[in-house]
Amino acid sequence: MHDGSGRIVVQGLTKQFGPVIAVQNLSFTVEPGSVTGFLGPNGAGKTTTLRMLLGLVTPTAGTATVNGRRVDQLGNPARVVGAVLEAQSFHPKRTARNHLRVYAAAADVPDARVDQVLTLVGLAEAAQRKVGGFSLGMRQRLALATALLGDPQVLVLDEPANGLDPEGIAWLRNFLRQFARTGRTVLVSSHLLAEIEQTVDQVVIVSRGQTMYYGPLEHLRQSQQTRVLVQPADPHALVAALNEAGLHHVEPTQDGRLAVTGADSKQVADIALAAGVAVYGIQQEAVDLERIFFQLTSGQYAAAGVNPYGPVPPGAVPQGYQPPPGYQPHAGYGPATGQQPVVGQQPVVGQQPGQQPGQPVYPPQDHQQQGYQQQPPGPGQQGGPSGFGGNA
Ligand SMILES: Nc1ncnc2c1ncn2[C@@H]1O[C@H](COP(=O)(O)OP(=O)(O)OP(=O)(O)O)[C@@H](O)[C@H]1O
Repeated sequence: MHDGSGRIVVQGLTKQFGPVIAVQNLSFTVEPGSVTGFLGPNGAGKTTTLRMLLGLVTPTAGTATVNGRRVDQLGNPARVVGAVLEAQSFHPKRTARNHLRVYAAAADVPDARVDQVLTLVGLAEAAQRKVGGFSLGMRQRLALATALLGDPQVLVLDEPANGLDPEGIAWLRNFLRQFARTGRTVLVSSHLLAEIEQTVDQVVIVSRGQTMYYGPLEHLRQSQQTRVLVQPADPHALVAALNEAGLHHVEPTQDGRLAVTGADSKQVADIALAAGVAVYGIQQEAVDLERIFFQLTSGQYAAAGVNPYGPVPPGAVPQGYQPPPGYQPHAGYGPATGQQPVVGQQPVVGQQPGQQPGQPVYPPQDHQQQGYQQQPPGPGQQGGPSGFGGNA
């Protein structure tokens, strides 16, 4: 039954629908015994990729295999790959048990397996109920039960947490981790990092059909430079002292503090002390994965001016983000007119040839985060933090 390793290999996968390139040169591997999160905003190409992997859409280029074969070349695919796709339909008048019996017969699976999978997904007591009366969460569980009928080596799930309540999501997390612990493979898509953050061993983050990051979340976290948030009595004097000490990545935050990149809090405190600047508070910022995810994927919506995640998180500078109408830069230490802002670093934008999981790839100019350089105030100018409005 499990005649191979259960390894999923996606190589150079591309799909074009007329003028739309839904998936572009995507490559990643999912190892047996692990859970891989396939993350990206709506329209990033997740469903198209999963459908190509399952043999439901023909790739324009590239390959997607399980156990070294295309899914449609596997002898009895239901026994190797179980899949839950979005918007799965059920016959509303059929009971959960009868629905599963139909699929069990098609996959040549004994009827006894039906009650096993109903128990596995927590639907044993609803076995005799008609699916038409099921909640969205119950339908998701039933879809998962259908995918599990063939006792597959690999599970491919497209947004399985949609419609689940917090208890259902916790249950699903636990289920997927246990499934992987038995040496099986899980590929699960989501548009929400928080939904799968605690479940996955690695992530493939996509935006506009391209890989933005591929590797363990921990490597992504570590690749970020942490910032020191400092509240000085005289921001102007502190920025001058920091610049003098070679620290040029200094940004004002919305709450009036300075965010300093490239130093730890002790260094910043020492510089402030040496410059005679009183400091009312200093704090090393924790790395915010959600903010990184937003930065990696926000370009997809920048052109349309749409932010699918609501307000811009602190520090995020999406591509194409503009100051609000009527905004006038302060004459403080914001970028001077016509001056290029200092370019900060940000990990992995765009997959590079030969990229390994977790390997940071620094981005082209137009994806980079903007910072600030100190400008000495001109005659009569007031010092004070400035920014592009909305950016913290
Ligand atoms: N059959 C199709 N014909 C034309 N365009 C398509 C087709 N299927 C998908 N697309 C387009 O391909 C792009 C990727 O869509 P896809 O559904 O794969 O993204 P997704 O990341 O799964 O998004 P969602 O979470 O909203 O389902 C979108 O621009 C979509 O409109």
